[in-house]
Amino acid sequence: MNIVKFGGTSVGSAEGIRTLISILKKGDQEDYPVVVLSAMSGVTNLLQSMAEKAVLAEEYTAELKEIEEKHFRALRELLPASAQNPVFTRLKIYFNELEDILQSVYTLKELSPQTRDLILSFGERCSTFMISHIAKQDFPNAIAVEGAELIKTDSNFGQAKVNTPLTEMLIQDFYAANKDKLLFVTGYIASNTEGRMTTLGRGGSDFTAAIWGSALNAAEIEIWTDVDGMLTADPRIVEKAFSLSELSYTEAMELSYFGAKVIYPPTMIPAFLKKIPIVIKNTFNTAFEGTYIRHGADTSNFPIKGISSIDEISILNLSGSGMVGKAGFSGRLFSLLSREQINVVLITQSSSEHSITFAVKPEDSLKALAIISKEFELELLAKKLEYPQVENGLSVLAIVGENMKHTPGMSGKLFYALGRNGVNVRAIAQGSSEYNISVILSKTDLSKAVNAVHDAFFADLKKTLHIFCLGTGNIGKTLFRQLLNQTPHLAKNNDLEVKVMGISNSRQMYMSNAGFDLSDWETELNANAEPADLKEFVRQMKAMNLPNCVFVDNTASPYPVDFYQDILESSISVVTCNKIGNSAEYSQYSAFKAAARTYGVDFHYETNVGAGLPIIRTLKDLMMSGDNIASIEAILSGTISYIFNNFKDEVRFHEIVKSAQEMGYTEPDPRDDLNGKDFMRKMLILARDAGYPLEEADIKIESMLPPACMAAESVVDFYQELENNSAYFENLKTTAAARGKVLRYIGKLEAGKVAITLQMVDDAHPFYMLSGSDNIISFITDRYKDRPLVVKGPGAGAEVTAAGVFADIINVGKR
Ligand SMILES: NC(=O)c1ccc[n+]([C@@H]2O[C@H](COP(=O)([O-])OP(=O)(O)OC[C@H]3O[C@@H](n4cnc5c(N)ncnc54)[C@H](O)[C@@H]3O)[C@@H](O)[C@H]2O)c1
Ligand SMILES: N[C@@H](CCO)C(=O)O
Ligand code: NA
Repeated sequence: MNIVKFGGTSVGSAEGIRTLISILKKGDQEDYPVVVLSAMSGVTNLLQSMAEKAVLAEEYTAELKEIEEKHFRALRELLPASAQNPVFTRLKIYFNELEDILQSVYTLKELSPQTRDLILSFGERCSTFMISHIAKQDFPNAIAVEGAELIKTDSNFGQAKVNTPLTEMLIQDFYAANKDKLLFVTGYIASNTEGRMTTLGRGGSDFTAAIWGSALNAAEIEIWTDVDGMLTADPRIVEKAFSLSELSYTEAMELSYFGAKVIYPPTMIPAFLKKIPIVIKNTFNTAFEGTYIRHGADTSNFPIKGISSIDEISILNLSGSGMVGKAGFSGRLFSLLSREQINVVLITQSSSEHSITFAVKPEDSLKALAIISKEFELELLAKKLEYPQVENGLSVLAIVGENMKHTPGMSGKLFYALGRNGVNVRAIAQGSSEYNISVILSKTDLSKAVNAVHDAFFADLKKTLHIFCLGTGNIGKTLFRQLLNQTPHLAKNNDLEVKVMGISNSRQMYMSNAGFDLSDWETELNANAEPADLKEFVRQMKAMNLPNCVFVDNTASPYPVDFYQDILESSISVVTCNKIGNSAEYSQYSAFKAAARTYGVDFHYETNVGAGLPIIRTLKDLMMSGDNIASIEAILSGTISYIFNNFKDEVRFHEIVKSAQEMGYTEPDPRDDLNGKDFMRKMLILARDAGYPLEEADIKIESMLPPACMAAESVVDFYQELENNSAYFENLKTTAAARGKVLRYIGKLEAGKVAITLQMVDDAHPFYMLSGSDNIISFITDRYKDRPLVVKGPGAGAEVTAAGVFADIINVGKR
């Protein structure tokens, strides 16, 4: 035999009631369940508000009308006209009775807890009576049970305490006498020994279900609500939160203590004591199989069951020498709070016993302060205690799960996820059961924190990277296309999702709260854009306060670089193909690295050297594994490589430069390639990564251009000068060819010195055989001494560069 309980939303509309009936019809008819019902959604609040208005002699008829209409509407929809009359009449009698009571409250201006409970009882009585009659169409033996008569309590109105032995006996007798009936029982209400109406407090209808379940030794208690059971986190905060299929009573307790409002677990204690499983189902999604709460629940493959949170709490801190070694101090403190009905959410005490911090609801904080000041007046005067401080604007996040007890590293994982996302933890508490680790943090960080922790613990799920991109040129555009094409693969094979949350170019910018649709990011940007403003872009990015953020610089501009430090210090990783940041002053380069290390985020710039070729990574691996770089020889300008590899036959030099630009190999300003600046930057970055604190001035560059080209003041002039100097380039070419050699622009780092020179090399030289936009880099190290470690391949172009940026972004996600 099962107990089936339907909550307010399930009985709150004709649609809900229709579903309820169809759920009952699917059940096993041999053994009718006991159906416990709540008031129609909103009705209890309306009753409450009418009572409060009546006692202030205010008008309440609008609410009364609303309640009547709500019931009548459902009735008209669900019962044929011929059957409606008796039910209307009975409901009308209820409403008249209610009105009489309210009228007395109005006249007497007096609302005792007893009267309040009586007023509140009408919600369940009306819904149960009405629904039992609707059900009669399918279940002729359905009857409405005034459950209040069967649950006996003390006279603590509003929160009555149940006399369990008496109640169980009454229920058992009643059930035995009505075995052939389908019972519809009012939830929430009970009565005292004089037969006066009482109520069972918060979650009262669930409690009714648990009491009946316990009395009748039910096989199962089904709680039908309007959500898919209990979830891993609050779905309003965590989009990826998912329904749990099973959890233990303790886990359900811990999880709902803070967050999940699906059930109120203390009400489940009668079921818990008898080991009766509880299953939470969704009236509005009957396909959902339910969340089971039971003994010996499967401890799933995830180390935690879920994350619960309290949006807003305050903490009080009490410290002073007066507490040290004083047995009973905390007892005195907490019994004081309990006496004053202040619920303490969480406690932490320093091991020196010098201070106690505890959390309370914000509305209780001032009261707590006042009663503590009064209780400990003497200690405060004697300065044995400091005046307690209240801190507001805080939230609690707790991870919950029985598996935690046996799994080391859980708190490490929690704090790593928080730390890496720049979330400052104000206080920590671990339940001694080890089923729960709670942290207090700033309310502004809560959403970010819950998401980051969810990602960390439910690693089998997709992890989301939030990226903010500067530059929609050659590289930026290509990156968006690659991201779009790769989305399904990333989701399937890497459980990773990359969401572009913000885009800016030099003209306009937009932050998309839902993330850009990459198949049409340009339209979204154009339609919503505000004028580009880097400072504002960074401010908005930080204000979104999302977990796992990456700032991506795909510009060739010096301005974004000014923000890297601040961004890294805000616990946001930086990925850049822009070489300006790493090739300006050494102090800045090392400051970026230090910031990334200190704040536990990534700073990736693989594409600074050789585009997508694994050069920075290779060098880093060599260095980290203790190798020592003796020398690096390299061709690192894709543009110049392309030019020399195609400077043949009739083509003229400036024409090839043009085509290199068209191929997307050059810098936005091609002079940066031809004058050696781009190459210099790469060599400087390599030298620094190899451990040499060099500056730009330390690098010797042999120009491959005649002075007039170097002096060109615009790109147009530059092309003109290249053309004017065609003879110079022709001469270079023919001289090399005459000697059986090719032109190569080669950089070399040796003994901490860097030079870039224009050379003619023959086929004995390892750099002779290159084609297209190839780069080549050869490392000679302690380990690669006789034969160098060589990396070679296309070192420029939008596809390979964007792919390198992409890989850097993914590498942030892997951490
Ligand atoms: N082309 C390659 O093969 C290659 C290889 C490695 C690295 N890179 C680097 O890629 C970067 C981009 O090159 P590209 O060819 O895509 O350039 P591009 O000129 O095509 O695009 C640059 C983009 O940056 C934007 N921008 C400029 N200043 C800005 C600012 N202050 N704020 C916001 N946006 C700004 C522009 O509006 C434009 O959208 C350069 O730093 C380049 O060195 C290129
Ligand atoms: N302009 C650069 C792009 C790669 O950094 C080159 O030609 O090598
Ligand atoms: Na690279």
